[in-house]
Amino acid sequence: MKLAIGADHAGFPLKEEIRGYLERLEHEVIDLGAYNAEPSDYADFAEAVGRTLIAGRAQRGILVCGSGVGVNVAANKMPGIRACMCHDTYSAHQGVEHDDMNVLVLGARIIGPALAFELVSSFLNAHFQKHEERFVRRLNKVLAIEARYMGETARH
Ligand SMILES: O=C[C@H](O)[C@H](O)[C@H](O)COP(=O)(O)O
Repeated sequence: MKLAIGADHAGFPLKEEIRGYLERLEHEVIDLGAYNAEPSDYADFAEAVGRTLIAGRAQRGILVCGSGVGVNVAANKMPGIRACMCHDTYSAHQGVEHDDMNVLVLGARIIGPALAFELVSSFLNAHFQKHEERFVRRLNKVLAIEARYMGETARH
């Protein structure tokens, strides 16, 4: 599978471990940084991964920051991106099967490489169950919300 991966400085060490894991499994990996642990901003990497999926250059993405929250929030601002932080294997595959999640988000300050590899494996081996009418109906409602509120913003 063609995969886009990205992380800020806090996610960098785990992203490196994940890249190695994916390459051992012979996936095609587009590594969008960070390329070192110098302080950086999670939004830049979330956007880079999202842009790569939107352009069709990768089928799925993996994003890592310290908690997972920042990249999760940022990636979901982009149309067509369905990113979710999953630190349990059930959500990592069910999120794809039921919700067509296309970006797996991990928190490098929360989990270690062994669990991360299991989560990535669950995510990559799962497929959206498009023959299930209820999942398609719900996804279409999500896409309709995205289209309805494009360009608007919540006030504090
Ligand atoms: O949600 C945000 C992420 O967890 C960041 O990785 C985190 O805020 C980075 O923290 P710091 O700049 O203190 O290393």
